[in-house]
Amino acid sequence: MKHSDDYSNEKFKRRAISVEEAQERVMQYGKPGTAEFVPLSEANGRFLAESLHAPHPFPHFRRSGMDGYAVVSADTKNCAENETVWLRVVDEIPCGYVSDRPITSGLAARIMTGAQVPKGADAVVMLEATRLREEAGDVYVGLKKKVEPGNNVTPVGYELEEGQLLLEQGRQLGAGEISVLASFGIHSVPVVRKPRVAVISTGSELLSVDEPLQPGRIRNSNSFMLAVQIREAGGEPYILDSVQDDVEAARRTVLDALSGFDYVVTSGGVSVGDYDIMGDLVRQEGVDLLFNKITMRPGSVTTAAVIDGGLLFALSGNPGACFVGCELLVRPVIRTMLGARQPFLPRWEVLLGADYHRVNNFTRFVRARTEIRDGRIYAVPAAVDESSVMISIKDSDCLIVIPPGTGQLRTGDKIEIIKLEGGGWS
Ligand SMILES: Nc1nc2c(c(=O)[nH]1)N[C@H]1C(S)=C(S)[C@@H](COP(=O)(O)OP(=O)(O)OC[C@H]3O[C@@H](n4cnc5c(N)ncnc54)[C@H](O)[C@@H]3O)O[C@H]1N2
Ligand code: MOO
Repeated sequence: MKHSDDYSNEKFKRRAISVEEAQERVMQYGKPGTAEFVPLSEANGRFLAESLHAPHPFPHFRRSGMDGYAVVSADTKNCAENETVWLRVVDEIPCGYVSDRPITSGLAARIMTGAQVPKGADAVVMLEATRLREEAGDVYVGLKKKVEPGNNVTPVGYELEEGQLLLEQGRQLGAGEISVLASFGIHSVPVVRKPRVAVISTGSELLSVDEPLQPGRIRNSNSFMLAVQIREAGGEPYILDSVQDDVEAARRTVLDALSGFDYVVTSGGVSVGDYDIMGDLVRQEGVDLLFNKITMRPGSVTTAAVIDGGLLFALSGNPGACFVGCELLVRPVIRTMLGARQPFLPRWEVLLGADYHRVNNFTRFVRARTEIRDGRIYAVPAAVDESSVMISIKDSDCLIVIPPGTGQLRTGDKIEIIKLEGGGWS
């Protein structure tokens, strides 16, 4: 059995820094990632590695917006309810077909929505506003309404001119962006390589998820939770085998992981207990400790260190603290590496959905759920939100930020939340 009876021990002397300072320190290691090309079908959710410009105007031909007749608008100037103008129909233009019959005064061409408007025509009259007549083998279209030049014709470059910025570097690719890339034939997309992040849980009490329960032991949930958070942030998580409470074994595993991955995230063993091996590890020689205490709850013992040039996040083992530590510190580093324009989760000002009494001298990040009442956004704190509680993470879509020293808060008070992404809240 290990004893730690020296209470002047280094592990108790921790200098707490603010969350912002901690973020700043770790984000220095969020170096820009390298580029790789992926097929368009796999580009969803990825971050663009370079700005892209339009290789051609869009649309690149004058496009009909209606099924109807392409005409010379000046021909319709005398149209009226009792004055039908008749034009001879000289062609029929489906989508994808280019007519070689220019439209001059007195002529018209039947045209479909999305087809190229023929030369000479400067407007399209919708089908419903026309009627037909046949005479001596020719078809004539009758118009009663005047149309203006450009009616129902989308000009070349209406959406984008050639050379205009399509999408800027750092943009995350969703449905709209993918549609842009497809329209411009960008089938191989330059994206930032996903940061590879090793996830290691520490603790001799941990069982793997497929093991039956044993007295005093719990299943490792943090590794799976962290892997999802890392993936949602844009990284590629790798769950490594958990390590026992043995500082040398942990050191070997962490060093090994730091050499093969962009970042290493551990959970557990950062407090002051006799078996808090990560706390011991970061005090060893050759380790550049960035911090081992943050003025926040949960996760005050959250630690980060640089070893052999690699960044280690040693998060608390308590699931609530582990979750918050990952969102506040790991996520912005991943997003910085991806070149995301906004590495931090958005902060909203909303109203408090229930009274909140816990006062603290550290900034508190309270798990909560947003809801709309009378058209206004409220955040309702989770009934149980202790750091050790796992079950309420799933019901939270935001973290209420409670600054240090805040007194009792009442329902309806203005508060700030950090809006989380992902999860099954929708
Ligand atoms: N004397 C003190 N005790 C504690 C302090 C302190 O300042 N002085 N700080 C408390 C705070 S605050 C926190 S937070 C925890 C941090 O503990 P550790 O990060 O060292 O985590 P562990 O002790 O390893 O585990 C805590 C808790 O979480 C469970 N756990 C650990 N790993 C996992 C996992 N992968 N999946 C699910 N659950 C996990 C573990 O079994 C423990 O129950 O320390 C307080 N104590
Ligand atoms: O660091 Mo602990 O999570 O504050 O309870």
